[in-house]
Amino acid sequence: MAKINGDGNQVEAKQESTTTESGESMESNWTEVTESFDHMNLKMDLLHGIYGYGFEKPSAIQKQAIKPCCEGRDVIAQAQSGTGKTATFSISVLQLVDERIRDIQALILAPTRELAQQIHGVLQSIGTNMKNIRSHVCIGGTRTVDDQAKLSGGVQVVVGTPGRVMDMINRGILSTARVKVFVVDEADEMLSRGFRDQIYDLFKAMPHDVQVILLSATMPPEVFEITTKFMRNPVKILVKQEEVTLEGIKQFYVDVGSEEYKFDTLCDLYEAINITQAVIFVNTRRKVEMLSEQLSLKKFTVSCMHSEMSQEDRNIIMKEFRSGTSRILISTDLLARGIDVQQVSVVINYELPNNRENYIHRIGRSGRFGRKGVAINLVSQSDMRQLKDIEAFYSTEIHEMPADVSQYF
Ligand SMILES: Nc1ncnc2c1ncn2[C@@H]1O[C@H](COP(=O)(O)OP(=O)(O)OP(=O)(O)O)[C@@H](O)[C@H]1O
Repeated sequence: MAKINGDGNQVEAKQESTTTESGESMESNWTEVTESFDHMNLKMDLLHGIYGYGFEKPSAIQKQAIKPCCEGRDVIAQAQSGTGKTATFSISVLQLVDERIRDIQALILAPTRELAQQIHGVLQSIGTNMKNIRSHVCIGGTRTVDDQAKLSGGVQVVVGTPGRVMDMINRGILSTARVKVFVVDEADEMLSRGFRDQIYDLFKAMPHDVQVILLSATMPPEVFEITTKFMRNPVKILVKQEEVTLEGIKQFYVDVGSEEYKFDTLCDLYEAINITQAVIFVNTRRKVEMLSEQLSLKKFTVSCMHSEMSQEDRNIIMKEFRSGTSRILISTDLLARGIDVQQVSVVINYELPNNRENYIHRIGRSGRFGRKGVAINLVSQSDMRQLKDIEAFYSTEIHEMPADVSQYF
């Protein structure tokens, strides 16, 4: 089985050929690597920003993908969770934008408001020395008049969620005429049902020669196939199925027998997980509310998050969790993708996700950039088969949880 380090570097691999149903090759077609940020021909103030942010050397995906992105190539970049895809496209966008021009030149899309806000933060930090670059985060749940004011003030980079961005385009507030790079983070999620039509519409609103960069930790063949519709001879940097899971994330399951015993099992685990930061995933908003109520009744401190909370509340919850003020967060798949809180070392799947991709994304909230991580799946008899499917699909190992699990945190 292949082994992948925390920064995405491969230490042992197996070769397999993969094609989609229509015969599209899902093999990487790019091997060139640039070992240091110094050798990427980056603008000086951008380079200082990267080092100032604390990055010393590029991760595997950064070594491969930044260069073709900066050369204007269309790029599909797949890399394991927490291995630095955000900086890959943020650095590329900052390099590509012409600071003398005060029009929108880069549009970055993400599936959730929280992720868009996080990306915007990274972009601002890395670009801190680029005084002439202005960016704006354009997301739902905020006042459109604020978007209007910001967007008319000479912004060059917009990070946003599809709905609000489309709204701004339709109202003539966000001009796409000079957009040269279109980045879609969590691309497989954005090109699957729910978002696909919006992404198509947004793409149609771009200049015909726009550069497209797609990124994700997962890339199912049926989604990969769609990318051919709007990419021109893309650079493909892809990960084989059996290399998608990170060796630094230990995966366990607890066989609770029947669904009704999950809650007691979680209560037993509470003391152990409370020594670190943890995310507990469930599948519905209702379940988030029920579980947090049940835990509160037992005097356990938890916070919770779902898409029907007000944006103000969502912002407060995220702020508290990022700062470590709150330690255990119950969420739906709203937080499955992209969210980077380095202190999270445990992910609990109270319910298994509805698709295999989100399993990878959920457990990837722990074990960021080479840190240790633990995923604990609470499975009833009827969940067991789905767990075995996931194990086989990713050629990974999910062991029964040992009594001393906290040694892995
Ligand atoms: N070159 C680097 N050196 C040190 N740390 C880095 C480097 N690149 C990224 N990181 C850190 O690694 C962490 C994970 O990065 P990031 O959030 O970009 O991962 P990702 O690949 O987008 O993951 P996901 O698939 O979960 O979205 C971040 O905290 C980031 O600051």
